[in-house]
Amino acid sequence: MPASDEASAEIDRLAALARYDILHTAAEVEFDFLTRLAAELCHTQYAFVVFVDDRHVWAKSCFGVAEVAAMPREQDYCDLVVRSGQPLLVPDLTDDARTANLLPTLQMGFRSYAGVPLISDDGYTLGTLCVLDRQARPIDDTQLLLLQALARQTMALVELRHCKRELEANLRKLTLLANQDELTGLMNRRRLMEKLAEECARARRFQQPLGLVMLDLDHFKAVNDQWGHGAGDTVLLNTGKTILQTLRETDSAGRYGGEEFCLLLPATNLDGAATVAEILRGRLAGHPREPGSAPSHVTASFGVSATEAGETARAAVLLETADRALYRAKAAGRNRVELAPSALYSQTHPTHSPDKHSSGAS
Ligand SMILES: Nc1nc2c(ncn2[C@@H]2O[C@H](COP(=O)(O)OP(=O)(O)OP(=O)(O)O)[C@@H](O)[C@H]2O)c(=O)[nH]1
Repeated sequence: MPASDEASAEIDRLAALARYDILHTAAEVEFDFLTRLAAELCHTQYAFVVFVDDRHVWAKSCFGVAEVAAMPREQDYCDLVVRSGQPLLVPDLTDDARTANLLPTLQMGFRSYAGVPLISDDGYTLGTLCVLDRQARPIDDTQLLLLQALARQTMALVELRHCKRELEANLRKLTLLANQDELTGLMNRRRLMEKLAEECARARRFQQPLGLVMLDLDHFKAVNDQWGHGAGDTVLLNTGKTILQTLRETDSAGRYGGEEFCLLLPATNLDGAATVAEILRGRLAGHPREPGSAPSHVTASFGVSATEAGETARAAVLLETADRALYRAKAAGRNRVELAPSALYSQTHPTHSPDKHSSGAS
């Protein structure tokens, strides 16, 4: 093969090896079974599964020794197997012409070597399954055949491991997609509803209050109409960021609808939730619009509901009462916070007037 072809074949081989992401990974018992089996079959003291990168030979599994340091490629017999893609049998290293170049193997006390290539599905030799001994030891045809079968099993394991890791990564991505609003990174409505049910159950179990804040951006349609959908998206994105900067670690937030958001505030009663809403309202309103340029933020109207400690938290009640309060905030001029005690809250606090807690501009 011309040198340039050889170089490009090696680049492809290294890329194939990198795809498996197996170098420098910890020992895995499944590989150790295979090296043990190889040593037993060939009656050798040592067996290794190794992978060969551009400079080193890395052992993934060792039998007969706890671990071996990475060997420089050019000093290792495995490199010859990787280069040729063929088995290499050296029954007596002291009687081998190449040993002069591969002295370290001999210096480590090894006397015999038999290595077979580990070939990927797409035909790249990534490493070897090899057996070594401190005595001169020939490998017969049957042993060679079985060693090659074990090498195929080793590669099947490598492929399986690779598929499993890819599946796990995809599952993580899918779970994120299923739970996250793509634009803001907050929970999407589906996950928000799930989380609300979880928080209600927790509040009931631990007899804690639970606050819920619903907010809807004001005159958001005008941003889209005047500045385009991209500008509208930026406002939504910035709203999400401001929400996250405002909330405690134990709070959570989701996008409930187009320009509507919902905050879940565990262990927070109505007054506490109203305080959070008021802080957020002020932050969203605190971005004066530069004349002639698209807004980075717009104001929002807020509806707040909560169940107090010891009350039975119900998702539907919290949502409905917050929504009604939000409607009142819109009707009263926007950029304001309205409280709507839940049905249960008003039963236990019959004299409470939501309007006392109204706040905001306009
Ligand atoms: N840019 C952008 N706009 C969205 C998105 N989802 C919903 N919208 C827009 O949000 C706007 C909501 O308009 P309206 O329901 O009239 O509400 P508003 O203009 O905020 O008016 P008030 O709520 O009464 O203050 C509509 O123009 C929707 O197209 C989105 O993901 N990106």
